[in-house]
Amino acid sequence: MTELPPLRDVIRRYGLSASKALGQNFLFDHQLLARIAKVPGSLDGAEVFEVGPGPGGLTRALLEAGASVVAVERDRRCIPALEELGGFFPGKLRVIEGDALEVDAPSLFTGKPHVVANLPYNVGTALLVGWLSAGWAPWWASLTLMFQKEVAERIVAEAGSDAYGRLAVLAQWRSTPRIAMTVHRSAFTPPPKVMSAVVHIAPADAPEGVRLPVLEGLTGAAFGQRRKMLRQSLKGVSGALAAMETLGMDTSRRAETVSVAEFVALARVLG
Ligand SMILES: C[S@@+](CC[C@H](N)C(=O)[O-])C[C@H]1O[C@@H](n2cnc3c(N)ncnc32)[C@H](O)[C@@H]1O
Repeated sequence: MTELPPLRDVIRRYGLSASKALGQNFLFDHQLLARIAKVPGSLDGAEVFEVGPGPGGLTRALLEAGASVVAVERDRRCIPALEELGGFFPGKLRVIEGDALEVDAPSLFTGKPHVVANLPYNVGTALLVGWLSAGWAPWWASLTLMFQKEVAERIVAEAGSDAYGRLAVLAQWRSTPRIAMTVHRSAFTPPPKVMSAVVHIAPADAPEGVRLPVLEGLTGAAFGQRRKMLRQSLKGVSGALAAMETLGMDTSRRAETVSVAEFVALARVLG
């Protein structure tokens, strides 16, 4: 196999100047990219769904780790560069030009892929919420996603912290998220304004007898007025205050003191 051209050459040859509108902040550091590709565990022989490959820095690292990659990229300019990369890993890279928010990802795989993405944070959050809200067990084996550090902290937050809210409960009621690494803003070209972090999410068993719309009704109301006592904020959720009494929970508590397990228990009582 001839050697892969340096990424900066690829960018230059294909004219891939970073587009602000598409939230493009590229990673070039080979070691850093290899570390991100290790977050899901060994990828040797594994299927990976990569969202937003851009010029393909992370894609290379995933392929070098032995994965078969299906990559969805919205920016048409990147497609020829990704196809060139595919030539170095015959049969291992499928590139799809499209919007990841519209692609039917499960249909692209025979097994359960690991999902890996360095995306603009708003797209990443929308995809994450969709992937966590869909039927369970999920179609993916794990999620490894780059976020603004502040968003990553909201995903892994524990009760009692300022970052704790709806996103933490949604992420934690049936999966286990952790911050795998933080990434300094200077690692990106161009550097974004804020620091980033890679979150790893492993699916867990869904608690029995709990429906997501019920859980979300509770967290939406509770965190919608997070400084208010639950006896006030949950007034509009039918049966919620009676459920708190059944569980012996003090209704003068505030949303941020209620653990994920307690929200789950409340949702179970509500049925
Ligand atoms: C932050 S850049 C990261 C690029 C590359 N993965 C890297 O790490 O250097 C985000 C990439 O996601 C792409 N993108 C943005 N929105 C997208 C969407 N809705 N669907 C697919 N790709 C998208 C952008 O064009 C860009 O290439």
